[in-house]
Amino acid sequence: MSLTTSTPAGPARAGEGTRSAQPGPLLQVSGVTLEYATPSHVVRATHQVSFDVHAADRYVLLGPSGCGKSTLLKAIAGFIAPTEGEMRLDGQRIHQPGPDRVVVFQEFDQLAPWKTVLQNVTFALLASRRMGKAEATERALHYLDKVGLARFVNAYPHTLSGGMKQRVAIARALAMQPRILLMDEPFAALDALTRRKMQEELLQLWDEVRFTLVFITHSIEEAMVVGNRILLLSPHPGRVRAEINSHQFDLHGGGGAQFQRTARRIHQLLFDEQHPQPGDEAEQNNVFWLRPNADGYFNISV
Ligand SMILES: Nc1ncnc2c1ncn2[C@@H]1O[C@H](COP(=O)(O)OP(=O)(O)OP(=O)(O)O)[C@@H](O)[C@H]1O
Repeated sequence: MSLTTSTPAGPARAGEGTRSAQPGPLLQVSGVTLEYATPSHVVRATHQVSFDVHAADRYVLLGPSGCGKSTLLKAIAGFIAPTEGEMRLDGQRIHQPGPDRVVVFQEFDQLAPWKTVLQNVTFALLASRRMGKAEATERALHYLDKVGLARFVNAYPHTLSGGMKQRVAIARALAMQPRILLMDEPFAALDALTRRKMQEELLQLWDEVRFTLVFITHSIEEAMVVGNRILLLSPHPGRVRAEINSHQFDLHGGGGAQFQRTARRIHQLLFDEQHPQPGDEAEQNNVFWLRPNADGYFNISV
């Protein structure tokens, strides 16, 4: 599928948030429990988590360390099967990895060090056997240009900065034109200035390409800036606490009163014992709680 297809999420960030005119979700996560079996016991990473991701969403999973964010991403990627519940992409049950879901990780060593920047990107395209070398090269150059690395196509990874390596990983992922781009704390290992620049670039890229993004972060501020919706997960094992609309925030709103209020509210929700009740305030802050569903937890909002 082309990433340049127009999407139902609306043309501008400021205009997002209306769900009524949209078709069904691209990704449906329904009551998903994820566990690891160790030799001595079973570790439950998430408990009955549900959420929907629509085409062109920038959907953020936010929660404390150990709440199962990475495990959820691995399950969406098809590496882990739920012990309860199911995940569907375009209505099809996810049961294995596929080129329709590509992951960008935090680590800088996700590139093959013996390949040039260009070869790193074309390799994934050629391995998927979807195109020949000429087309793969053309597409790789297109996305490397989009992430500002046109001058570095013949460089080797060890000659690049951390931010540049992440740009290569993002270009490689986008070149695959996945249905969903999965990012697991992609900027966490970068210094603060580079991280901010990468957030800005990611949003610019999204403006151009309108890919669908599922993005993991520990940072409340990063979640608010990158995401149009944020799923808040409780501490281990991760359960859904709330879902928040954050499309109204951008990189320039960090110092604003509304941004700060919402950040504080998210912090309370993540770390306070007292959970919100249906009908609580917060609507003034454009934070919308969901009513508990039949299972008693806060499910999908908006
Ligand atoms: N391979 C594994 N075997 C056993 N337990 C695991 C394994 N991987 C993760 N876990 C456990 O599952 C839980 C969720 O881990 P996960 O890495 O998904 O959390 P996270 O929210 O991504 O954390 P962080 O933000 O620190 O990366 C944790 O309790 C973790 O210890």
